[in-house]
Amino acid sequence: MDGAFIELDGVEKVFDVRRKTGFLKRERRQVRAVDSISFTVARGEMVGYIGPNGAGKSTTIKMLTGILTPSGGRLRVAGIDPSRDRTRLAHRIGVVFGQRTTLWWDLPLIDSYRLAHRMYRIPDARYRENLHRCVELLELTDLLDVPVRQLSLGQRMRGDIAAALLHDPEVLYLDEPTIGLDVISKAKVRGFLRELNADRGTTVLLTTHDLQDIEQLCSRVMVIDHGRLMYDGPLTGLHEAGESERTLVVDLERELPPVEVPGARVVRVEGPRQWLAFPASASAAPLVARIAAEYPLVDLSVREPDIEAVIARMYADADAGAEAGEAEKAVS
Ligand SMILES: Nc1ncnc2c1ncn2[C@@H]1O[C@H](COP(=O)(O)OP(=O)(O)OP(=O)(O)O)[C@@H](O)[C@H]1O
Repeated sequence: MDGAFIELDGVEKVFDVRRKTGFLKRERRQVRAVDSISFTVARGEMVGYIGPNGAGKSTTIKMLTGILTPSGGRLRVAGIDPSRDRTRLAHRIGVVFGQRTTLWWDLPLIDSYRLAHRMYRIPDARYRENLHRCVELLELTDLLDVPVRQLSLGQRMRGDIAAALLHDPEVLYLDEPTIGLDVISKAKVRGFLRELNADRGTTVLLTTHDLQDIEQLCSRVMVIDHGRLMYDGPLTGLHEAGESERTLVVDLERELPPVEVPGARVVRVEGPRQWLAFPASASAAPLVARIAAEYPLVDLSVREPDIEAVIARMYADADAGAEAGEAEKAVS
C-alpha cells in the first residue's frame, strides 16, 4: 500500500507457558497474546494503541522492533521484516519504554548519548545537530552532567526520549511515555512529540493508559483486547462506541441535596463535594454556567473517563447488541 510504513497482516503471537502444578508435574498452556491483527500506519501518522492490562500491546511493539518473532502472519516496518533484519531496522526506529530506561544509571546523562553516538555509528554532524535540538526542546541543558539516577521521573523520561531520537529514526514507538509524570512534565513531553511529528514527520505509535495523551496527540486510535483489534478510528468515535461519560466534580459552599441540572446526573456525594456524570461528547461549559448561576459554587474540575471504563462500556454495548441479535433470531 502506498505510504504504508507499518504493515501487519493477520499477525499472531502464541506463547507456550509451562506451569508447575505439583512435584514433577507440569501443565502446558498456550497464551494467544496477539490474535490475527491487521492494520497499516502511514508515514507521518501519530496513532494511539490502547487496551487494558494484558491486552497484547507490548507484545505487538516487541514484534515491531524485532525482539519477538510472530507465530504467524506478515509484518513489515519500512519494508523490513523486523525479526529477520533487526539490526538494519534498529537504525530506522526509536523505542521508549516508560517503565524502563535505556540510559546508564550511574553515568551523567551525556555519557549515554555519547554511547548511542558510537553504537548507532551516527555521523558526527548529524549527532551534534540532533543532540542540540533535543537538548533545547526537551530542556535538558542543565541535566547533561547529572547522573541518571539523580534525575526525577519527568527529567529521566525526557532524557530517554532524546536518546531514542539521536539517530533520526523514522518511527518512534512509545510505551506509556507519560506514566507517573506530573501535569507540567506531561505537557512538556506531549508538546515535544507534537512538534517532532509536525516538523520532522516522524511516525509515532503510542501506547498509553492516559486518554489525554491520545486526545492531545493522536487523530487515530486502535483498541486491542485479548489480542484482538476491537476498534480503529478517531477518538471521538471511540467515545460514541462506548457512550463514555466525563465527570464534573463540584465543590459547593456547604452540604446540599444532589444538584439538579439537565444533561447531567449526580453519581456521588461526599459532604459539600458532588460528582456529576455527563456524556463525553457534550461540552462542560453550559453545565458549569448553570451550576454556577444556581448553586453556591466554590471550585470545580472535569475528569476524563479512563480507558478501562471506555472499553468496558464498549463491550457492554457489544454484548447487549449480540444478545438483542440472539433474541431476534430466537423470535424469527
Ligand atoms: N514472554 C511471555 N511468556 C508468556 N506469556 C506472555 C509473555 N509476554 C506476554 N505474555 C502474555 O501475553 C498477554 C499479553 O501481554 P502484553 O504484555 O502484550 O500485554 P499489554 O497489553 O502490554 O499489557 P500491559 O498494559 O499490562 O503492559 C498476557 O496474557 C501476558 O501474560
